[in-house]
Amino acid sequence: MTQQATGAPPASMVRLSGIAKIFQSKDGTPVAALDGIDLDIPHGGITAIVGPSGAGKSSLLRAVNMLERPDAGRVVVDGTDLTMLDEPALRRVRQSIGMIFQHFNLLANRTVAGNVALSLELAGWNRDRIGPRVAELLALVGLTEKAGQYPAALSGGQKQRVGIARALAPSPRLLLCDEATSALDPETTRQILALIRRINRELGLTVLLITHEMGVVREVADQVVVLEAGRIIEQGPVATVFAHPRHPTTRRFLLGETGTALPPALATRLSSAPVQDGAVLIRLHAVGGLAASPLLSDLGRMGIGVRLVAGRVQSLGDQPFAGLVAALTGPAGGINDAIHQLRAQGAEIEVLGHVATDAVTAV
Ligand SMILES: Nc1ncnc2c1ncn2[C@@H]1O[C@H](COP(=O)(O)OP(=O)(O)OP(=O)(O)O)[C@@H](O)[C@H]1O
Repeated sequence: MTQQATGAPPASMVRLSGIAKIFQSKDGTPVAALDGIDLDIPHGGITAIVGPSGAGKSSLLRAVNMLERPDAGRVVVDGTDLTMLDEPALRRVRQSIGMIFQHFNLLANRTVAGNVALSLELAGWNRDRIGPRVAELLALVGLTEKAGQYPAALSGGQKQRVGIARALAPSPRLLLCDEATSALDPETTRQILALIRRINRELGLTVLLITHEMGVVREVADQVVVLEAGRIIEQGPVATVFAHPRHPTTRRFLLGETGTALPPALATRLSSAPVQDGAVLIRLHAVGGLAASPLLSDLGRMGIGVRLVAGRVQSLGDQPFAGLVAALTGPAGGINDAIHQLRAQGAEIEVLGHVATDAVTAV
């Protein structure tokens, strides 16, 4: 891709400014799929765009390679303003932006090697160079043995490996992943995410992926962008957004992944007013050293009773990440002091409300 006239390397791999996209719905009312998106995707990292259905994730991804031309705004990829290019120039630039898809989009009548070769043939590569390049890519994704097979004979994970090899064939610097693991089972998902991460690290490829699963974000991404109704509602390093989600939609999205959804039996008995001899329910998130520290025994030393209600400890990148819901009992002042102390140590604490202790015991 061409650099800007200054010769200085562009600050971001992707810079979106003021992107808007409006569709007409079936009844003729306009739908703002993207509503003023400003976003910088740094070089060399993995950025995940997450959000509920209809948030605008696909529209955003398709704006980056201009498969869907925005109605307003600028799309700058690796220093080139794509909104200024005509279709032939755009087609050339798209060869340096790889893309993989939820349903793989392989050609059924071409072999694995033939599918990977296709983008090179279209790019006008000499036949002598295509064979070795395809072999190199199939080795990279672990499919050398399958070169002569047709897609129908492959598992979902193998098909996505072919998709990845095909996307990487022209040596792109940016890889777009459109719900690339949504059609795969959990174990295959983990393998494909590990492959994407390896490619990102080994080839220095910038990855931009969309997903509706926080688990995918946790496993693979460095940065996360949360979209809702065509707008960015939250963004930052994955560890920060997981440990300190600011927007209610982000919090809601994280509940399932962090294992901190409140059991229904407790949710129905939650009160905003203190309950006589009751417990205070808190949701706690802690990352890194704090998650590995004896947080709960600290509470015990302060004379606070702790009963765990829900939670999970898992890895976030190379750090431990703990999410839990706990019922605290003891004098009100002592509970407040304990919460204050945990927050001072860096824990994110949400006070959910008060419940009778028998409700906690019944969970
Ligand atoms: N071609 C289209 N015509 C009309 N409306 C569209 C079109 N494409 C998208 N939309 C609308 O734009 C909004 C954003 O859609 P988009 O597919 O970008 O969201 P998404 O976050 O990717 O959703 P999902 O997770 O369900 O795929 C939705 O309200 C959708 O109905």
